[in-house]
Order: sequence, then structure tokens, then C-alpha cells
Amino acid sequence: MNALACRILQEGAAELGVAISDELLASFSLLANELQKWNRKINLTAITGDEEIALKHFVDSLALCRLVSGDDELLDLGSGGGFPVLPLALVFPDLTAVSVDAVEKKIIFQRHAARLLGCRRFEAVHARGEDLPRVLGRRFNRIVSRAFSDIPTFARMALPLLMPLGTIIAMKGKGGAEEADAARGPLAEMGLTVVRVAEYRLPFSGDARTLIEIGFY
Ligand SMILES: C[S@@+](CC[C@H](N)C(=O)[O-])C[C@H]1O[C@@H](n2cnc3c(N)ncnc32)[C@H](O)[C@@H]1O
Repeated sequence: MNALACRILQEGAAELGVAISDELLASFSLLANELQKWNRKINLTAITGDEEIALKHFVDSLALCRLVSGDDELLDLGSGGGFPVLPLALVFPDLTAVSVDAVEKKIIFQRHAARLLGCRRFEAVHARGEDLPRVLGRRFNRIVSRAFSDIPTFARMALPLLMPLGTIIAMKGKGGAEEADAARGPLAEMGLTVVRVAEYRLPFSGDARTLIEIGFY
């Protein structure tokens, strides 16, 4: 990553309350390089420039740090090139993280990146969200997604894998609060409720973002 992208990552993360040491910065740089290298051959992401990756993939993913803790058992559903799960695995080395995507080449990239980065408690699984209860057969206390699906569809897939006191977190952009309101009915039918809606701005760009946290009634 170039110097500006490193600054964007460190200052953007600091604004979200996350400290990026020089050692972590080197890991994020390595991840950005691998993403760019693989993206030239296989389509992983439309976000390709250094500064864009630093802001729209890394800083954006790190906004979840306020709702995730290092000892969580986390599942990222529809993780694509590894977001938000890989930045979280870097910042929380003890996080147990399982990443799922329906596109195998994306999962192969994530396994490669995690190996290079030394993410010991990270597992990438090629599967469709609909098949997860059969494929995974385990439970998580934090199930997250970014740019994945509408809230009820995501919640329906996550529900069988959620621990009793766990929460589901959808990362949304502008209009997230309205989407959360509209989902209250379908969520109630599943025994779920919206426990928190956090609206904030992405550092530097000022783009609107919303974290929607959902739990059992
Ligand atoms: C728009 S991308 C978002 C990727 C990543 N979360 C991000 O924010 O950069 C949506 C991802 O969800 C995956 N996906 C879509 N439907 C899925 C399903 N039913 N089960 C698992 N993955 C799915 C796609 O393959 C794609 O990688």
C-alpha cells in the first residue's frame, strides 16, 4: 500500500477507536497486495486502488470492532474477498472466525491470505448460506455480513447457527435504519428483534453507514 493508503488506514481506524500498530500495518499491506495480485487474474472485488482498499475494505470492516470482541466465535456470511472477516481476524488474533461464500475462488483466496497472514483461528468454507446448518453443524455468538442480502434473508440463514445470547449484525449503507424498521415484522416471526441501530459516517469520505444488531426477543 502506498503512503497515503497507510495514512488512511491508520487515521481512519483511529477515528473508529482501533489502533493499527506498524506490525499490523505491514499485515494489512500484505493483504492489499495479495488482493490486488489475485484480482488481476480472478474477479474478487471492484475495489482495486490502494487508497480505496484501505478505506472501503479495511477501515469500513473495522467499524465492526465496536460490536465484536477478541474471544467471539464469529461467522461472516457472504464474505467475498474476505470482508469484514479478514481485517477483524488481523486486529483480534484470538478471534475464532469462520468465513463462508458460495464462490469457491473467493474462498481459495481467503485461505491463501489467511495462511500468509498467520491467522491461526480462521477457517474459510465454500458453501451456500442456505446449506450451513448441515455443512457447519456448530454455533456462533456473532454472525455478521456486509453487502450480502436483505435483513430477513440474512437472519433466516443465520438463525440456526446462532448461540442463545448471540447477535446477528448486518453492515449497511444509507437507508439502513429504514431497512431495519421494515424488517421488524419478519424478524419477530423468527423470534428475533432489532437490538441496536448505529448510524455513523465512514472516515474521510463521510459516506453514511449503519450497523444493525439483531438478537433473540
Ligand atoms: C456483494 S458481495 C460482498 C462481499 C463482502 N462481504 C464485501 O463486503 O466485500 C456478496 C457475496 O455474497 C456471496 N453470496 C451471495 N449469495 C450467497 C449465498 N446464498 N451463500 C453464500 N454466499 C453468498 C457472493 O458470492 C458474494 O461474494
